[in-house]
Amino acid sequence: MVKYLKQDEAIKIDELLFNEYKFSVDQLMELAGVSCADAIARCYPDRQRVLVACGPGNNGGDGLVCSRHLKHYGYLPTVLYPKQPDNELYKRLAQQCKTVDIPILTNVEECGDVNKKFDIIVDALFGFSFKPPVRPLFVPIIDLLKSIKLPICSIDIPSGWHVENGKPDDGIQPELLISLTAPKLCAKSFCGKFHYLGGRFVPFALAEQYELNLPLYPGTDKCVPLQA
Ligand SMILES: NC(=O)C1=CN([C@@H]2O[C@H](COP(=O)(O)OP(=O)(O)OC[C@H]3O[C@@H](n4cnc5c(N)ncnc54)[C@H](O)[C@@H]3O)[C@@H](O)[C@H]2O)[C@H](O)CC1
Ligand SMILES: [K+]
Repeated sequence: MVKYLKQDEAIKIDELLFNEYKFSVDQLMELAGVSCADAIARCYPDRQRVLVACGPGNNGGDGLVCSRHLKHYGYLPTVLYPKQPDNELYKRLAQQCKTVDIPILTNVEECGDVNKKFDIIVDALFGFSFKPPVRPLFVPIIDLLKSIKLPICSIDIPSGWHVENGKPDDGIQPELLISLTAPKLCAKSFCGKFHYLGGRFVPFALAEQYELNLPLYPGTDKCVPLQA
């Protein structure tokens, strides 16, 4: 069975990918983000209007990349990006979204009646570096995700969940979870419809070193369904 990672293992593997295996963050984020877009397109071929909630770290960066690819696939993404860090990479990713006419909103009120205006929500708020509790700026978005009737697609971690202990009592309930590199321990309490693995970039030696037991990606697919 595929290995479920602790938070410190996920962070260590991330560091090794950059320092030992010489990837740049742009490279991995592009591959992570496109794999998320592929999983979403596969699970929701007919849900065009997508609200993508992006956080301030790399999970949010994955969300920006995913939005751009969804747009190329014919979807209509809108990005909700309340905290835009003063960082060259994130600025470029946001600009790339604007260039393909993806609206970028900064607060939840601008989204209007989300149940009516969108068909699905992508949760790219927090990934494996999340430390509870959710800070005040993001509470209204997490509350929106909790109250919404639309399917939620979470990138890597359902936002607000503890990376290892999983869903808090009143946590969000994604329908699709796309784990990146390898699932984190919290994914054991995921009970939505679809669980995919994405991020087809793990060097074989690294997968072996951490005994990740990754499933085989079929053909040239960038994502693979995981067994429940
Ligand atoms: N190795 C891989 O598989 C890759 C994964 N990617 C994605 O990167 C994230 C992890 O990114 P990181 O920048 O380390 O952290 P996060 O995005 O999880 O969040 C950090 C960000 O959030 C803030 N924050 C933390 N806790 C809270 C809180 N309680 N309330 C509010 N804000 C919080 C923190 O200050 C930071 O600003 C991984 O999950 C993947 O999605 C890469 O894209 C590619 C390689
Ligand atoms: K997330």
